[in-house]
Amino acid sequence: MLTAERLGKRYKSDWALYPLNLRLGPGMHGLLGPNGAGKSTLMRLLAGLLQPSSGDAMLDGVSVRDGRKVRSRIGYVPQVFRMYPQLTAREWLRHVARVKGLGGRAAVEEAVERTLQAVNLTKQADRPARTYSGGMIKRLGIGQALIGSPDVVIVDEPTAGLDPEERVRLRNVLAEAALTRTVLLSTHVLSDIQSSCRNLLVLSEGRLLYQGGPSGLASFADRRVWTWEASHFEWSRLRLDGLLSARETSDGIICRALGAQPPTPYAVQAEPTMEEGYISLISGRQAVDF
Ligand SMILES: Nc1ncnc2c1ncn2[C@@H]1O[C@H](COP(=O)(O)OP(=O)(O)OP(=O)(O)O)[C@@H](O)[C@H]1O
Repeated sequence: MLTAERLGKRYKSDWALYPLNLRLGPGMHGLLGPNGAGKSTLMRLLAGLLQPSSGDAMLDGVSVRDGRKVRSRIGYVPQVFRMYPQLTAREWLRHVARVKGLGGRAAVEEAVERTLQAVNLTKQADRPARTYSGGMIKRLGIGQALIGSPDVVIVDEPTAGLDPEERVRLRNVLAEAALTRTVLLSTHVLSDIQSSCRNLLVLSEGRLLYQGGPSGLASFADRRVWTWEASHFEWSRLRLDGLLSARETSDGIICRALGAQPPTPYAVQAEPTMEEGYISLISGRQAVDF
């Protein structure tokens, strides 16, 4: 169990992360929040890479900064993963396995092979990394975190900048990893976590605003999502603050908006999505009037 007790980080007098408590068991956990919310700060604190200003993070009761043994049980993938471009994936993973003290040659080779398979890089394993796509580099980053079978894997924005196919591939790699361990991943793309995470954390301006399931997050927009069909004429005159989406049909524009009151007399309430709950929570739009 990965836990945080009053875990916080301050730079001079500003809290990048206000003290918070967490309990993260096995499975996939999603971390959401706008730019500068404190996601990377929390992840680096949980990985033992940053000195907290308050409290501590613990893995099974041992501080994550308590030496190499506990650190080897936590894999961390930064937002931007860098490696030597002239090395192949196999060479790089071998190097990481040795640095992690995985034992003799046979143990290293076995771990490298297993990891290449897990991240779907077996076919490209002997090509220099400079020939890899962005998605392949990301998968290699996850591979280096998985090597040595850590109990916890922390991944900062794994799918940023990837095409849809690669995004799905990466999601599957992480879902597989989460079957047997704790995986925490941060993202700005809600669809990345919608189907795979039972537990979501939402940070904003250094504060933990929400922890719970996707349906609980969606409920922040309960009775605040409205849908209606506007004519092209109405649409051209529409000035809405809380517009969520607009889809053109042959008859007009199907609109969806967030607000306390119906934006037009004939708008009807709609079931909120997780994304709409998130927007409602972050923007404090619960009280918006049209
Ligand atoms: N070394 C530092 N010195 C001073 N302030 C910092 C430092 N590192 C981070 N911060 C501040 O802490 C806050 C949280 O930053 P953090 O990188 O954790 O946010 P984030 O949610 O990961 O953002 P993004 O989504 O843009 O990656 C920001 O206001 C940032 O400016």
